[in-house]
Amino acid sequence: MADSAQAQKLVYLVTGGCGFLGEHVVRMLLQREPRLGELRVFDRHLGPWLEELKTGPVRVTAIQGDVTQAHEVAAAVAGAHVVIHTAGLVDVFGRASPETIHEVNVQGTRNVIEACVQTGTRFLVYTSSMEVVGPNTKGHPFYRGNEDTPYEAVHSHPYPCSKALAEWLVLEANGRKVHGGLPLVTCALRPTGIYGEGHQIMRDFYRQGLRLGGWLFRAIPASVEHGRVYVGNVAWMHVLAARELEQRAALMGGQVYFCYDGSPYKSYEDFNMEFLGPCGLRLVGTRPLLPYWLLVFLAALNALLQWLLRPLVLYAPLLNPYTLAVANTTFTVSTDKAQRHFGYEPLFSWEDSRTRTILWVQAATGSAQ
Ligand SMILES: NC(=O)C1=CN([C@@H]2O[C@H](COP(=O)(O)OP(=O)(O)OC[C@H]3O[C@@H](n4cnc5c(N)ncnc54)[C@H](O)[C@@H]3O)[C@@H](O)[C@H]2O)C=CC1
Ligand SMILES: C[C@H](CCCC(C)(C)O)[C@H]1CC[C@H]2[C@@H]3[C@H](O)CC4=CC(=O)CC[C@]4(C)[C@H]3CC[C@]12C
Repeated sequence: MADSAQAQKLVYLVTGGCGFLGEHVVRMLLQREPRLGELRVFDRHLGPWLEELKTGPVRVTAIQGDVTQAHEVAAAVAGAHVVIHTAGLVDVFGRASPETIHEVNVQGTRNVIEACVQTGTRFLVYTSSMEVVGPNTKGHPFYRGNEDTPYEAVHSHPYPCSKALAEWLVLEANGRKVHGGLPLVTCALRPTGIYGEGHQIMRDFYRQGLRLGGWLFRAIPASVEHGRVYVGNVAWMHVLAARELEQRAALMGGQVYFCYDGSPYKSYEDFNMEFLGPCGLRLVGTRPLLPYWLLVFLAALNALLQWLLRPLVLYAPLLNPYTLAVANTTFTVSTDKAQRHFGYEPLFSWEDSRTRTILWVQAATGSAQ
């Protein structure tokens, strides 16, 4: 094989490249992918930060476009060697309609696959989600599970339904002949709850805590563990997977990988306190302050209010029956599949991930106060 100096320069396309995860993938590619010749960043909303990247040695092309528009996707994909498809509508709060979620997450993914097939792009990495597996509607725990752990995946919410269908499309497309006759190679990465710089829900919790005089109130038992992964490590896993797909096509093609790192297993709230604590917030209570039945009632009330108010105003609080079920069900992964298949090791230690996130919360909210 040619050494890296002689190696062919590659064109990468990142859909959703201006989102929380997408921005980290874009920056990671620029820092850590030596074969990168051109980086196309495709998003419905382009971030101003892209401008600063255009002065670097790699050509960065910003493309404003919509994954639901097949012709826009095809134009962006044409000539790309690798597509990292992170664009998606992440909505578990009822802000968007189920139809819109389906359109973006499923039809958008279909458009990406068809564009690869039509234009001859062979390598596709899809950002799936742990939500494809669970937690399920029955609240069954998934404790330190891996990609082969049996689990009854039952979905009713539009977001996990759409991610599951999109993931299936991506995996099923593995091996399809693309323009030119060579096979498409695909894989899907399933992050657990991502945290890190740019995590909007973390910022929302911080602001809520400030409004309440520096206090947050425990709603979920500390014993319920929730899988979390640092955004830098998720980005790194995408970069590695994309890099290795060609050489390890037979092994990786059509495979799913949980996205994991060394972040500790904790409840959603206790985990957030790892960052919000050093920013001055306190979590009140060693046990939930409200009985669970009352939370269920409030979540149902929120859902009802959302439905009643929809013609007048968008009411989309954090607490609804779905988010309560997710937050209240243990779902943690323990796997080494990505390590075995393509040599993934977390790039950032837990200490590093924690420090970076704390600094971001402090900076982001300092300017917002
Ligand atoms: N945030 C999390 O904890 C997790 C996220 N994921 C997945 O990771 C991916 C990225 O999620 P986040 O960065 O958290 O979300 P995000 O909302 O910050 O980023 C998504 C990006 O996709 C873009 N986008 C949305 N609709 C589009 C469309 N029609 N056409 C083109 N671009 C469009 C948005 O403008 C945004 O920049 C998603 O596919 C999501 O399902 C998976 C597991 C966990
Ligand atoms: C917002 C939830 C926490 C609020 C609980 C309350 C109201 C009792 O305090 C979040 C708890 C778990 C989160 C989800 C989880 O991390 C998995 C996800 C994966 C994705 O692919 C998208 C995001 C999310 C669904 C994430 C969303 C917020 C939570 C429901």
